[in-house]
Amino acid sequence: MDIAIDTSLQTPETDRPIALQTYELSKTYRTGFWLNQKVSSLKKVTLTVYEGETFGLLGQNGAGKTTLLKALLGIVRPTAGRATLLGQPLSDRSVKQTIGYLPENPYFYDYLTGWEILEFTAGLFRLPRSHTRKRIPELLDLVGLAQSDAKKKPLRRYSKGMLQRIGMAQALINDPELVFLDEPMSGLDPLGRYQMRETIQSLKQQGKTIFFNSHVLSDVEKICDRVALLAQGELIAIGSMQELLGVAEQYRVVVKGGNPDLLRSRVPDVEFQDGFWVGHLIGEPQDFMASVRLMNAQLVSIHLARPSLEEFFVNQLRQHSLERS
Ligand SMILES: Nc1ncnc2c1ncn2[C@@H]1O[C@H](COP(=O)(O)OP(=O)(O)OP(=O)(O)O)[C@@H](O)[C@H]1O
Repeated sequence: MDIAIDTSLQTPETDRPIALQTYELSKTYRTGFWLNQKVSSLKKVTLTVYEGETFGLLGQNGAGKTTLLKALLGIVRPTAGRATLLGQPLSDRSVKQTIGYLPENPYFYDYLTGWEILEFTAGLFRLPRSHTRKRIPELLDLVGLAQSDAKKKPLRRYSKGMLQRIGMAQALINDPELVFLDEPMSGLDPLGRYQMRETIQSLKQQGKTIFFNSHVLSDVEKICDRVALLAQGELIAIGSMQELLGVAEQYRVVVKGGNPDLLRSRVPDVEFQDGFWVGHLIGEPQDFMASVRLMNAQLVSIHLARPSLEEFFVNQLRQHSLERS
C-alpha cells in the first residue's frame, strides 16, 4: 500500500505546527492457522498531535493502542488510511532519525552494562563517539540513574524500574523531536512513576512532542495536554482535559443512608462506595441538602469538582458499549 503525503492531511485546525497526523488509519490482523480469521484492531482513526504537546492515548486492554503506535513507527503496516510523522509519510525512513521509542516490554542484551547499551544504540544512529561520551551521562542523569552504579552493572542485574529508565534513556539517545512511549509507567512503584513523570515533563520543557499509551489515568491527567480514548479500535473521544472533563461546575456529593432511587433523581451517576453513596449533583446544592434531610439520609460532604479522567473514561466506555449493544 502506498501511503503518500496528502495535503488535506496537512490542513491544521489551528496555526500550530503538526507533529503527527493520522487519517482514517486502520489495521486488520489476519490470524488463525490458515490466516483466515480477521481482527480489526484499528478502525479509521483520525487524529492530530501538535508539536510540543504531551498526548496520551487511553483505552482498555486490547483497545488498539499498541497497534496504533506500531503502525506509526512502521513496525506493522496499516491496512488502510494515511499518516504523517513530522510532515513526512510513514514510508519515509529518514524521519526515524528524529524519533524515539520506548516499547512496552523493551528487550535488551542483558549481558551489556547500562553504559554499553546506550553506546550500542548510539552506534545504530551513527552518532560520533565524542558526542556519545557527553550524551550518555546527561541521559543517565535525566532518567535518575546517574547516582547509582547502573552504568557499570549488567542489565540482567537491573530491577524492573531501572530497566524502564534505561529504556527511556535509550529512546532519547538521538535527541528525538517526537518520542513514543508505550506504557512508560508500567511496573514502576510510586516513586518510579513520579520520576518518570518528571522525566516526561522535562522533555516537554525542552519542546519535545510526547505521544504515550498508559493505563495509569492519574498520571495521564497530571501530565497530558490532550488525550484520545480508543475503544475496540475506534477513537471515541479526543480533547484537552478541560474539553473532556469540563471546568469545575459540578458538585460532588457523598451521602450516608437514604433511598438510592430518590437520590438517583438528583445524582444520576450515584454509586455505592465503601458504605457511602457518591456521585455528581444536578441542580442547586441548597435544594439537595433539604431533600437529603427529607430522605432521612446524612450528607457527608459536598464540594465543587469536575469528574476525574477515570470517571470520564469509565462513563465513555459504558456509553460506547451501550450504543454497540
Ligand atoms: N500480531 C497480532 N496478530 C493478531 N492480533 C493482534 C496482533 N497484535 C494485536 N492483536 C489484536 O489487536 C487488538 C488490539 O491489540 P493492542 O495490543 O493494539 O491493544 P492495546 O490497547 O495496546 O492493549 P494492551 O493495553 O493490553 O497492551 C487485540 O484484540 C489484540 O489481540
